[in-house]
Amino acid sequence: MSAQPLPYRIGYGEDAHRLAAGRPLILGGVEITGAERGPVAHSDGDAALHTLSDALLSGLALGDIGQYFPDTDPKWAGLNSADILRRCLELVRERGYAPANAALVVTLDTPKLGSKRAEIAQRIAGLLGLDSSEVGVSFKTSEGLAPDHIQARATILLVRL
Ligand SMILES: Nc1ccn([C@@H]2O[C@H](COP(=O)(O)O)[C@@H](O)[C@H]2O)c(=O)n1
Ligand SMILES: C[C@@]1(CO)OP(=O)(O)OP(=O)(O)OC[C@H]1O
Repeated sequence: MSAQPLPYRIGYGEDAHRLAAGRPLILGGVEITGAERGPVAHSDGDAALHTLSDALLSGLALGDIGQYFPDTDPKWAGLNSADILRRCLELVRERGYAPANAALVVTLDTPKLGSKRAEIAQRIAGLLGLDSSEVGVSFKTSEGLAPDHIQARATILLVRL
């Protein structure tokens, strides 16, 4: 006998990329102009959107984005990470769930990102079909422990429609 569908499900995601000169820094679909380094990645390297995409999938035990967009497939080179998020959201909605709120933490030593918080929250909210008041965006430094990496973590609450 199958279990009764839960009214709520929590999803959690993480991502990390090495930083290198000559790569754009894109976070939540927003390009951080003037950044000296950006993530080394097969796609556009948007760690915030990868993390949120994995959180969507994990909430419904649907695996992770590497299964849907393998980094060994040249088809996904330079992929716009908003397309990854849209596909993950579609998989969630097909199963009768939708995001209720999201909480994202980005760990990056430089540059400072506080001035971009509202724009990033707004962009993510638009992609997830939420109001920006339902998208928490926190920034942390690694206190010099991981100066050559960007890391992101996110939770998303999914509600059954
Ligand atoms: N890339 C970053 C990292 C952090 N911030 C802001 O700095 C404050 C202190 O961060 P700690 O990691 O030292 O606790 C905090 O208010 C962050 O929002 C930032 O803007 N950009
Ligand atoms: C997005 C994918 C695919 O382009 O590659 P990357 O941009 O390297 O990013 P990662 O966070 O390692 O996630 C999964 C990959 O399959």
